[in-house]
Amino acid sequence: MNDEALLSVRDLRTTFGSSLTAVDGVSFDVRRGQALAIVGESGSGKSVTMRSVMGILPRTARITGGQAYFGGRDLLAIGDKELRKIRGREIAMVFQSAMEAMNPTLTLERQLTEHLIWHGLCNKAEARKRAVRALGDVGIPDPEKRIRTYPFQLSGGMRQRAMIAMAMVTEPDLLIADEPTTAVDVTVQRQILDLLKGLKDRGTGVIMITHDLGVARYFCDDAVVMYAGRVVERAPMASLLDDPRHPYTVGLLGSSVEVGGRELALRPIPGSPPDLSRRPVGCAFHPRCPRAELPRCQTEQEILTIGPDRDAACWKVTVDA
Ligand SMILES: Nc1ncnc2c1ncn2[C@@H]1O[C@H](COP(=O)(O)OP(=O)(O)OP(=O)(O)O)[C@@H](O)[C@H]1O
Repeated sequence: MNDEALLSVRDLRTTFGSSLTAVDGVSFDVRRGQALAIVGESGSGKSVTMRSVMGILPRTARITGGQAYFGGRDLLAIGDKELRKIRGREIAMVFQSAMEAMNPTLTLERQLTEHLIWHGLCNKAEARKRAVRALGDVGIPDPEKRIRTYPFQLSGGMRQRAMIAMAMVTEPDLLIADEPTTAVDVTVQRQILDLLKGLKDRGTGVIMITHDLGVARYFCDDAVVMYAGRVVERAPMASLLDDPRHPYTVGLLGSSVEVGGRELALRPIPGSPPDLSRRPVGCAFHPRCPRAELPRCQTEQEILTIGPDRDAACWKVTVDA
């Protein structure tokens, strides 16, 4: 475990049924006041990784190994009751769609004050004050009035802000944001990222799950790239962008769009990610990889080679280094 880390995940494994390993030995650290991007195409295991840590997996999933240290506790070992005390208070989540996180039948007031009251952080009057302040902080006009509305009475962008206010109101140490800007237009995207930046500047650690390296480039300090349930590259964000090592990262960079909508050279990676119940023999990326020149690319599972500040899981990169 890294002593400086707010969250240290080690060798996490999560399976569905007997043959599908969705998360296969994933490790990373998140530091206070820093944002870690978890990037990868759809189905690479980003959400299952974070849902494992938060204890909000579907019933059919099982964590079969690993640790997730947060504030001296292993979140994977402490049990549901203890985890519920941490969730929403010390760790909060923001989702792609506010509809997923918010209850359509409750007013913003009920939803924003619920964690404060349930966790015993303050009384009802104080909770309301904090909720109004949080709505104002995320740029919702007339928060005193808006707090009495239901989520469906807000525009998509405002609902997304209200969800962020809901996550921020308990002043969590760690915020997990799962594709928080996918469903909004580019102007709102920028505003939401700036809101999250403010949170980071106040010392909150952020994990940003995204398939979009443009978003990660704008917001994150470090990055973990996932492919087929495994970490294939880990690096400071700037180094990853300037000098991507893993051929998959190179491919992702070639297919990303900058925040603000300006297109970079858009070259999608040919092929599609594997069905995880039938993982290719050898390196999981080799059927799509332009550099899979070594015999072992097709026969031996890749391993993450740890460098001073760069880790990559690619036989070719290891040989060339
Ligand atoms: N409810 C489920 N039942 C069975 N398998 C699942 C389930 N949810 C996820 N998986 C498996 O886990 C893999 C990883 O899913 P996950 O949602 O973590 O991907 P992701 O990288 O977050 O993708 P996206 O960007 O689309 O959310 C999927 O490819 C799928 O094989």
